[in-house]
Amino acid sequence: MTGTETGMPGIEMRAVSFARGERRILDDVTARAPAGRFTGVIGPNGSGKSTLLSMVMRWQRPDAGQVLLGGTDVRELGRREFARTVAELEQHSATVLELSVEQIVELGTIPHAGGWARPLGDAAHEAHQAIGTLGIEHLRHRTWQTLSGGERQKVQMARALAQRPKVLVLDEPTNHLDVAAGLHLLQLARDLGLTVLAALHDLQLAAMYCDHLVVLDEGRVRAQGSASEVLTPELLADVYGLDAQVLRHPVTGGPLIVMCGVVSATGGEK
Ligand SMILES: Nc1ncnc2c1ncn2[C@@H]1O[C@H](COP(=O)(O)OP(=O)(O)OP(=O)(O)O)[C@@H](O)[C@H]1O
Repeated sequence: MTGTETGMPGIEMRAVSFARGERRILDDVTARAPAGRFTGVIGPNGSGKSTLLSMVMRWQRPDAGQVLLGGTDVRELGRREFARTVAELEQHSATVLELSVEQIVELGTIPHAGGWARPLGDAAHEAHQAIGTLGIEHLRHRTWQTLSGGERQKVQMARALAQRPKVLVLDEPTNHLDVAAGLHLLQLARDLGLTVLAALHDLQLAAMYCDHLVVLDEGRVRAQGSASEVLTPELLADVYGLDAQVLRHPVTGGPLIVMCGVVSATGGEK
């Protein structure tokens, strides 16, 4: 696996297809997440976003095509190398174990644990730092089962950061989070300078934080490029069935999406 000038590996999906029974879930998807940048995958419910992320995470294997990380097929990377490189925030994470927040975050350091180069004692330090970054010190001794949805999301993000990854794969990372917490998490993910690949539902957040967007619709790539290139009223109508205007954001200069309603309840004309 090779990095780039940023030291972070980029992600490339080459003609990835995946089907279950008669259903084509991903159809010849060619897309990229540039090294050291924040890439958003957007698209309606069921368009294939989580499935695409699961190919990057090696939870599922494409029927055809390849997913490359820094130019190497993800399936060729050793387990430890992969775990040291890529951290994930899942859409529905759960644990049945009675672990404290501190212990869960420490689990993130496992891929780096042991050996002379990095004694185990560092785990507590890494976890402490990640907990501080997410502002969840007050939850340190709580168990997973007692946490709210948003608190769990922050704990999982802290665990991912404790892993010290080069690549972050985030499946609906703002799920359960209040507006400010959602903004904080995306800002944090962007400011880390890692390669970030995130499935997002909130189009305005995608417009604000993503350097690059990939639009999926029924398992196919409908558009990719910068938020300004991709988020046009025509695309929003066609892919989401949205009646929306796209203005210039007075502060960021990027797209400001003004929702006016839906043009159809089932999406645009296909
Ligand atoms: N193992 C499976 N067997 C059959 N169908 C599946 C399987 N996994 C996913 N699907 C279907 O594939 C489609 C894409 O699912 P996926 O979860 O990737 O979509 P998504 O874009 O992440 O959706 P959402 O926004 O609702 O989370 C859905 O219609 C889903 O029902």
